[in-house]
Amino acid sequence: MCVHGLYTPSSKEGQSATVAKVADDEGNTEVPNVQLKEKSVIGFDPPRKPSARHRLKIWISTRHNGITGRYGNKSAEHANIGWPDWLVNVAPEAVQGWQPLQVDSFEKLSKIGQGTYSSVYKARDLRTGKVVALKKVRFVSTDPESVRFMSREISVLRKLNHPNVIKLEGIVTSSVSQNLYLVFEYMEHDLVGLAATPGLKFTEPQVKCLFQQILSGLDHCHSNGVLHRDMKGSNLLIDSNGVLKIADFGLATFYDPGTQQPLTSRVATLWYRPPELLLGATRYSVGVDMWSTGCIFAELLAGKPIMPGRTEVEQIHKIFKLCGSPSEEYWQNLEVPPTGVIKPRCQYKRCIAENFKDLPPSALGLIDNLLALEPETRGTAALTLQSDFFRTEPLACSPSSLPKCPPSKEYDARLRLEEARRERKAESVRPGIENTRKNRSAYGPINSKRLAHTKTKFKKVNLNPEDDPSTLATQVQPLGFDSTWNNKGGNNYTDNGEVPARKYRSARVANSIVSRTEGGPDMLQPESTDMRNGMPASHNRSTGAKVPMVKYKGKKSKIHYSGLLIKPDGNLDVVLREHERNIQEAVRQTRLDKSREL
Ligand SMILES: Nc1ncnc2c1ncn2[C@@H]1O[C@H](COP(=O)(O)OP(=O)(O)OP(=O)(O)O)[C@@H](O)[C@H]1O
Repeated sequence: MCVHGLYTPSSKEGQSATVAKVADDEGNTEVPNVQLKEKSVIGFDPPRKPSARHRLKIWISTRHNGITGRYGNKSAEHANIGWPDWLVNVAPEAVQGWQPLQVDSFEKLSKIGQGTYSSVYKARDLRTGKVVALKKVRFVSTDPESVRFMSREISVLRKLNHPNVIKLEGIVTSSVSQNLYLVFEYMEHDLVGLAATPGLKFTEPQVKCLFQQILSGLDHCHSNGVLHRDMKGSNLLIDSNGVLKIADFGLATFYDPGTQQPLTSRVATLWYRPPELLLGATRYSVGVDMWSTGCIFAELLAGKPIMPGRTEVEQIHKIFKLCGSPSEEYWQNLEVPPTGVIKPRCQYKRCIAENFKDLPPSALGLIDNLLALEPETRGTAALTLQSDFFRTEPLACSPSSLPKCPPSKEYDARLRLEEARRERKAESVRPGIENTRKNRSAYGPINSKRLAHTKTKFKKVNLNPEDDPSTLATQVQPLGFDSTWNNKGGNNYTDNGEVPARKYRSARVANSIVSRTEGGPDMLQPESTDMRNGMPASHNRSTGAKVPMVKYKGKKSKIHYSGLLIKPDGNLDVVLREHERNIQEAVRQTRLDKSREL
């Protein structure tokens, strides 16, 4: 009998270890009649301090049933089954019962995704030949909060097991590694990429098929006490058989509907964030995912995002414009007092029916339900699956009859846009060609989408005239976090007390805040900090910014440098450096022109 425990060369005799696995002499891991308790005690034979070079026999006995496991002449170093200390010391439960996979048993094929906290690669498992996705997660291994945050994704994924939820197949790391890769089944598409396929428009049966799968996966999450909190098209992956799986549980959390523990409101990507989170709620439930799902559903039918706000202020304004201004009762029931809330000056009428008048009534009814301002009236995933929409002809098609397209990801679309941008830029540096607004608009929705993940360091934010923040009462203050907010006893909570809100904000959320702050919507935001790596947000994420237009006129050529373009993937420092270079180049060009004239 051997007992694999999560102990390391630095383990001391008499210490407790978490037992990961028991195997009999043939290596069978299912050993009958063995019930291991979580902790067991480490001992060495002969008793002494373990050293990496010393050959020691190690024994482990569980405290409760005294089962012992012996390793023949193995060193303590080998006895460690390979998890790094920074992981097992902080979150042993995340890897309990698993063994790490070796990085050299995978061959990286190509990069297929870039998230806020990760890079995703297509790879081949050399042992099985199977193509998988390797998600390299970004975190700081020396920062326990960062490790704990990252390992929550693993714990959540391991709890879930459903055809419409992405399956975590393993973890690649080693006892000496600072990196960690999550191994997933490989999925060809994500919903954003698929929907952007030229010429593709989903039919009603196809929308039903996709939406049914989303709801089934979500129902599984919710009934297992998991809130996803970042439902959006790029987190819905689709394989070559049309099977959709909910992915990216980086912001997910366990929740208990009975206790309603306080959770952070800094979750969900801006366009899909429900009003209660924008208004700072910390006690929420499945309603947050139902709202996001409603936005995705309407987007599938409308063919474009329905509320693409660029700032939290703009987002809540768009919500009220579509869903109607909240009642007085709504404001009164808010967790956070109304003084901390932006109220629209004018009363908006709910206009979902007019906005989506071309949709079938059963779809309209669903959107109306899911986009209810009151979270309790949005229903559940299970209830929504029972709705008329799925029972009305035409019925959902089967996943296998979804359109067959070449692999498509939001990442691919972004690469294509970037390529186009590079080409345009090459064009525009030629004298006489202006870098115009028209050029800029080519970033289209991707650019705006990245903005949903970004924050700006700059003061002014140009909103659409129709979304002018001056139409919002400014008696109020921020939505979400900032220093005053927290000082007022507002949204200071963290998930399960794990992550201090000020220190480890969700980047996806922190970054989305552009204009909300102490002095009203136009002030600077404090630098946000990345939840997983503890660095300022702008260090490793895309940062969108606009600065005033700078014009440099030479006599012969007229060059306009139109301030910073909002870059889909640029980090602010890079953007600023590039901008600086452009200015210097323009100055140099002007001097050159002048000297030629003399
Ligand atoms: N199993 C998979 N198969 C294929 N592609 C995947 C897989 N998992 C993730 N991807 C791709 O990588 C992208 C980023 O992955 P993921 O969303 O999990 O990372 P993230 O860092 O949490 O991202 P984000 O900041 O966008 O939420 C996805 O949008 C998807 O295109």
